[in-house]
Amino acid sequence: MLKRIAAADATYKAFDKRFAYGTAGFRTLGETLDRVCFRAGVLAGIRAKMDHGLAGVMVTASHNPKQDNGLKIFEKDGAMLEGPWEKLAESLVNTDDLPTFLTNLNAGQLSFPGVSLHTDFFAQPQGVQPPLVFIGMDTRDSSQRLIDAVSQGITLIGACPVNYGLVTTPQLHWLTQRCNELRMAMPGDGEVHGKVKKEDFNEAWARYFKEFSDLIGDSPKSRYETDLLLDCANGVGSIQFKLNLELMAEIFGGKDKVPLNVTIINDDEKPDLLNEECGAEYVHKDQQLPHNFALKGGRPGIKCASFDGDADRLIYFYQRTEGDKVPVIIDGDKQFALILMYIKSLLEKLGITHSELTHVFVQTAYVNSRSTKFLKAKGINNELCPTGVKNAHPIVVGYDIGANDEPNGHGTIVCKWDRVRAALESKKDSIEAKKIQAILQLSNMTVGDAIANLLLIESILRDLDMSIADFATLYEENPSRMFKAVVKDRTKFNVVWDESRLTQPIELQNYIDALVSQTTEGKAFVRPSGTEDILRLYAEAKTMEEMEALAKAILKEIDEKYKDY
Ligand SMILES: CC(=O)N[C@H]1[C@@H](OP(=O)(O)O)O[C@H](CO)[C@@H](O)[C@@H]1O
Repeated sequence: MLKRIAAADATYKAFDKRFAYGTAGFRTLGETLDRVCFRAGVLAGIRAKMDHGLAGVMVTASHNPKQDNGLKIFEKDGAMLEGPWEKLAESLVNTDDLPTFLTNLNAGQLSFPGVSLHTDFFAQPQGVQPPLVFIGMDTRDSSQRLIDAVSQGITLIGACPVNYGLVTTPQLHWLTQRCNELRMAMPGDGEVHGKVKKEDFNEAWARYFKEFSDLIGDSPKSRYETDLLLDCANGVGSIQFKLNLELMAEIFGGKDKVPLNVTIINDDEKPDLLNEECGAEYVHKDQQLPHNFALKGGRPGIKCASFDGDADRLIYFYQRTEGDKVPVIIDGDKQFALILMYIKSLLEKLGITHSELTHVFVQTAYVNSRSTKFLKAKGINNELCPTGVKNAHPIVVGYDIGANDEPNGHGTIVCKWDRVRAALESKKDSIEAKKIQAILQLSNMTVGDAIANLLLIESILRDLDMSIADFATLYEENPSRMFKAVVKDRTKFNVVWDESRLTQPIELQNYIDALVSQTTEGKAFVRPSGTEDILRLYAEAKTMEEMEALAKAILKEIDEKYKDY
């Protein structure tokens, strides 16, 4: 086995830089990732060969430009790869000598705190259920080549790749945990994974949407808009969401019976067009209407949304008046504020207090100050964590109902079903209890999911009879924006745990502090990106002019004094 792994590894081009397991796995130019993917396949196979028996690998660079690619490894329950395993993955991928690394690792001469390798991973697996790695990819040019490399690594270490081809990232997370659930329920069945079809995801969400819809009933709405213009970033989201729409039409008994009428734009799967002037990242960060907006009926007042390239982000927006280039954006924070307010008000109607069913909303330093104020006023328990879903997860699971999000449209809500059911038990026949369960069911609890979140939010908007404009005015944000700064070595910029301040270079932090103190409702911070070779600057102020001046001054300072730091 080792010889075959060594021989295959040698066929991939060696690299002279170190790859980091960043905010969302390995991510960089697609053409440089072949060996990384092969080795990550070996690692995922080892993960699956431990007692868990199952892991997942998604080849995607999400919202990044088309020439990038990347991969994320995840656990059998669909959660992000455990922190200690990330360290092992990083060392394994970057080693100069893979055979020696693997030999020492297997013999226990090389160890990683928190990683327990109690099974000989060169041995043939025992037991009925084979070690599996669920794999999938987005529509990038390099994805097929890279997934082949992943697959080879998994196979050579003696695990089995189960290739789902073109799927959204959240879909693959969900399919992996679905298989895990089935394998636990049927331990004697070695073929159970064959029962997990990628359409199971689309069917489940079509059904969950219908179930919630039945609870709302079909009384006429005066403000809710059934029409939605959806920008799919020319990515894999359009392939999967179209299937959802077909299944919804079937379940509702006709397209005209579905209380949501979606028109899709930017659904060209050509890799060249992926995320090009469209998609959630473009709309949110560039604050622009997506390409083709006007092509299929985009006009002022029309409710719109954007997925990103692998459909794990969702941004809502609309054009306020004719000719506006800058859309009114409803970011992740506002989407989840709505969801939590909705659930909280149902709980209040049932008289269930925070101590009976705890909740939390975990956000990042990128949250707009007005959002924080709003949540406080509404009594929503709020915490901050570093960027990246993997950092929010450990906090969220400490509560009975926990949401986490990022303004860019990543977000999910999870719950402890046993605690929720116990709290609702004596009221389970009430409409409120039913709605709480139906709304939680609509959440993809494995990871933030644009398709699931869209169906969930549409359900709430309809139940509350809210228009897109009502949604946008839940609270009013301060003008804010994210900027990029290129520096020689971003790893020299260190931040505090929640990333809201630099610890090094402290002089730059002092400079930012001084500027912020002179700005009305000012907020600004700099942190190194975990997915791109840049620094990110966030700036916010009461007026657009002040926000722009604040950002400009900080960018100038970085350019003049810290570019070569
Ligand atoms: C400010 C911002 O949008 N950062 C993004 C970006 O991370 P960075 O570490 O900032 O590059 O990519 C992550 C993965 O997709 C996403 O989780 C995160 O929100």
